[in-house]
This record gives sequence, C-alpha cells and structure tokens, in this order.
Amino acid sequence: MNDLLQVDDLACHFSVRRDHGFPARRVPLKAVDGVSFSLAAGRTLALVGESGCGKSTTAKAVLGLTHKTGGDVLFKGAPLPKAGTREWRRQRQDMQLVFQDPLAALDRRLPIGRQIEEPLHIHGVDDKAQRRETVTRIMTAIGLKPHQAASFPHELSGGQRQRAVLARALVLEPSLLVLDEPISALDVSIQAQVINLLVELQERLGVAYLFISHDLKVVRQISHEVAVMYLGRIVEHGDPETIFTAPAHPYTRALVSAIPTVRTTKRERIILSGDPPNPIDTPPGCPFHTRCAQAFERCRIERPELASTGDGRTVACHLAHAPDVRAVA
Ligand SMILES: Nc1ncnc2c1ncn2[C@@H]1O[C@H](COP(=O)(O)OP(=O)(O)OP(=O)(O)O)[C@@H](O)[C@H]1O
Repeated sequence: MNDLLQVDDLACHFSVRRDHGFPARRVPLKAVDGVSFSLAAGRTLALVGESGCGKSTTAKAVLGLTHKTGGDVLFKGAPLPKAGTREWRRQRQDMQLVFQDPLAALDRRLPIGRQIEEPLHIHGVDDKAQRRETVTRIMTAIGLKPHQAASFPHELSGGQRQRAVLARALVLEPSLLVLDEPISALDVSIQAQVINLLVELQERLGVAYLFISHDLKVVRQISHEVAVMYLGRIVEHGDPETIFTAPAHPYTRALVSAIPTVRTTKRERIILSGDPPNPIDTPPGCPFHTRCAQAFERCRIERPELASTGDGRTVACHLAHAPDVRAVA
C-alpha cells in the first residue's frame, strides 16, 4: 500500500444535550459516520460540502485533534499514536494544519520570522544559524522577502500573513498539510495567488494536501480527487473533471450547478430546499432524501452504500446505480 494516509470507516460521534424535551438527555451527534478515503504522497484530496457536514471534524480526526469513536486512521501505514504523547507530537511534525484565519493563527506580539522558526526550535534544531538559514529559505520559497522576518503580523497584508502561516507549517517539511478553508478569509484577488502558490509548492516539495473548502471553483483548480460530504458521510468521490462535468449524486449536482462557470449536463441552477437535517436526527434511508427532488420509496427506507459506478468514482445513490430502479421499486 503506497498511500500516505488511509482513513477507514471513520466515525466521530459526540454526546450532546438535546435542547428540547423533558427530562433533558444526552444523545449522539454523528458528525462523521463511516468515512473512508486514502491520499497518496504529493496529491490533493478535497473534502467539500455545506457547513456542518463534517469536513473539519474529519480533518481533526486525521490529525488526532479530535477523538474518533470508530474506524482507523493510518499515516504511512501505522495507526496514529495517542494524542498528546511524545510519539504523537513527533508525528505531528509530518502532518501540519493550516486554518482559515491567518491573523488568529499568528501571535500578534512576535515577528513572523520568530514564529516560522519556532517549530524548528521545538523539534530540536539547536543550531541558531541553521534555523535562521532554514527560515530564510522557506520564506523565499513562499514568496516573502527575508527582511519581512522582522515584521509583525499586523504589518503584513492578508495574503502575506497566510504565506507566513504556510511557511510555518512547511518549515519542518511535512508530508501532509491539512488546509481547512485556507483562503476563504482572503480577498478574491489574493486567493488566486495563494492557490497558485499551493500548487507550486506541492510540485516542488511533494507535500500532500487534504483540502477543505466549500468553494468548488477553487477545489476544481487544486485537487486531484474530490469527496463530497453530506451529513457526516461521503456521497460521491472521484476525480474533479468527472465530478464537475457529470456529477452523479443529486446533492453534488446541486452544488455544482451553483458554480456559475461550470458546464454541467444540466446547466440550470438546482436550488436545494431547506437546510441539511440535524445530525442528531438523521433521517432513515438515504440521508439526502428529505431534500432530493428525485427521491422515491426505496430512498426513504434503505440507505444507499457508497459503491463504484464503473467510471472511477463511487456514489451513494440508488438512482446512480440503477437509473431504472424507480420503475421496479
Ligand atoms: N466538539 C463537538 N461537540 C459537539 N458537536 C460538534 C463538535 N464538533 C463539531 N460538532 C458538530 O458536528 C457537525 C459537523 O461539524 P464540522 O465542523 O465538522 O462541519 P464542517 O463541514 O467542517 O462545517 P464548517 O464548514 O461550518 O466548518 C456539526 O453539526 C457540528 O455542530
């Protein structure tokens, strides 16, 4: 198995208090419920879907930052060490996380050079000159001027700050970078620059990205594979070209139809009614049936498995696997 990251049947269920009803009781909230995927070195997998579908929880579980209640996460073929242990911290050098808001991720009181240098210090690079040289090299690679090492976060633009965050994440030369909405806090003009930079860095450094975004236009530019999530599950997974030109799941079709510039077989915008159901009360059958215009009896009873459609992707939809099923159901 050559995969850098292997996620099998991952589940993250939280115990939450139900708001209504008496007496108050705790119920399971299935934030992630049976997610499987793999990611090879130097590749990008995008996780997409509406807010609350479980993207960030999946990412945190991959890094051991949230407790998983089921399934396995293998990194370089081995299970994640227990969070907080020395082994886990050592492994975290090789799997870094970049969040949405660069200002929140940086310490306002420290010059960015010091912040980029810090992981080297923590992970035992004792030679100061070597640390400084590495910082200069990574800053140059990321498009920052070495003299900007002395700048404080508020003295930089939004794009420069996100570059500084990326530099800090890359300074230990990780194999995996988890990027959680890395550009959504940036101006549109800067977003393209950061995306180009990410693509360039991947080619140069061979780092793999788990890229979380709700912006499908950006996802199409950057990813080698896309997994569409709905209510804690993957409903469609494949290469971006197939998914964006001929989405097979009705939910993916609705998401893709909302991208103005994407050509789909059906060009008209599909407006989904209502919000996704509460993950505390997932509907029986297909979790999407309550919002699906094509749902029929079987969808209300039987949950479709994520299965191959024979064109290199997997889809969890009864209709995608047997379009004439409605006639015989
Ligand atoms: N620690 C927690 N305790 C209880 N519920 C949680 C916890 N973390 C996440 N959730 C719930 O799990 C579900 C999935 O959340 P998650 O943040 O993973 O979604 P998301 O797709 O990343 O959304 P967004 O794009 O808004 O960040 C949501 O219903 C959220 O409220």
